[in-house]
Formats: sequence, C-alpha cells, structure tokens
Amino acid sequence: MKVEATDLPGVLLISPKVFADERGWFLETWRAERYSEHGIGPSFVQANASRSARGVLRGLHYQWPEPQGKLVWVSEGRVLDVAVDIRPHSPHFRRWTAMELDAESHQQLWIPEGFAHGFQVLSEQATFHYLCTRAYRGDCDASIAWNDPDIAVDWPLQPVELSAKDAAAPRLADLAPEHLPQ
Ligand SMILES: Cc1cn([C@H]2C[C@H](O)[C@@H](COP(=O)(O)OP(=O)(O)O[C@H]3O[C@H](C)C(=O)[C@H](O)[C@H]3O)O2)c(=O)[nH]c1=O
Repeated sequence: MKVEATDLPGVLLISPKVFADERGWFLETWRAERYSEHGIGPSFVQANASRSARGVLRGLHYQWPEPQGKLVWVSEGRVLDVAVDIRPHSPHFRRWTAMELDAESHQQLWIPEGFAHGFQVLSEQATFHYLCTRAYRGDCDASIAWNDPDIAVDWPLQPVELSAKDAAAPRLADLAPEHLPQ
C-alpha cells in the first residue's frame, strides 16, 4: 500500500496493493497494523455503505461531539470526495481538498476527526463505503451547507441532488463555536 499526503494536512490518499490475476482482483481494504502506522484509525467501530446516482451530493457532514474519523472508498462508479478542516483553531480552518475516488483505482481517502466530509457522484451510479472511528450518534450528527461561500467547494456537477437535511444545512459562519470540533 502507498500512503500520500494531500494538499490539506491530515487528509491522506491511500493506494492499496491490488493482486490481479486471471480470476479478477484481491486487495485489503484495511489492516490495523499497517494503516495505524500512518495515523489512520487506529481502530474502526462501524462500517457503512451507500449507493447514489449521478449528481447526488451527500454532505458536508460531521459528528460533534463524538467526532468520527473516516476511511472511505468506492466499489462502483466514481465520485469527487471532499474533506474540509472545520476546526476553528486550525491554521487550515475552512480549507478543503477534493479527490476523485473510483472503483478502478481502488484508492481510499482518510478523513480525520475534526473534518467535514462530503462527496458528489460523477458516474451513473456509485457505491460508497466507509469505516468510522466512532459509532453514529444521531444527536451528534451535523451538517454544513454544501455551497457555503466561505468554504467555496468547487463541486463539478449542477444541478446537485440533495437530501432535505443537506438542502437546509447552515453555513459554517452561522454555527456557534461549541458546535464545531475543537
Ligand atoms: C450516517 C448514518 C445514517 N444513519 C441513518 C440516518 C438516516 O435515517 C439515514 C440516512 O442518513 P443520512 O441522510 O445522514 O446519510 P448520508 O447523507 O449518506 O450521510 C453520510 O454521508 C456523508 C458523506 C458522511 O460522510 C456521513 O458519514 C454520513 O452523514 O441513515 C444511520 O443509521 N447510521 C449512520 O451511520
């Protein structure tokens, strides 16, 4: 596996080793002792999957308190995956990075606790997987507007298809400091 820094400190791009043969391919999507060497995890307690059509945008989401670190990848299709540093005291506060993840490259992104996460589907359909360092808490689930002008993520496809929750998400500037990761 190869682990590379992105242009947003803390967010890492992982390229698992793919074992291809005449049957198809095999790869490890996570192994504690290897991933934890890079500060990924180190442990995960919940695995999620979602499937969405082209143009769907899920995000920007985070959990606070009980923040979640996420290891994410795609098993079908292609998405633009986005992470945003939403820690008010971070020197990179409000900065975002984006990476195309697809089922051909098998690449993964590590989004640490304290970051908001979202993705938009670029292919007809995409199946998205993620491991979380903490369990989901509905009462700690939080969103930031996908089109927050103070973050200004350059989403590729318009119109976007959003959940009602995401369509009503507040701007970062409208969130009280106690509602953001410290
Ligand atoms: C996240 C989650 C949701 N749910 C329930 C709550 C809702 O009734 C339903 C759909 O939830 P939601 O609309 O928040 O799902 P997404 O919009 O895909 O949100 C996720 O996608 C973005 C990109 C993320 O990074 C977050 O991890 C996560 O918030 O599943 C659960 O039961 N467990 C869970 O862990």
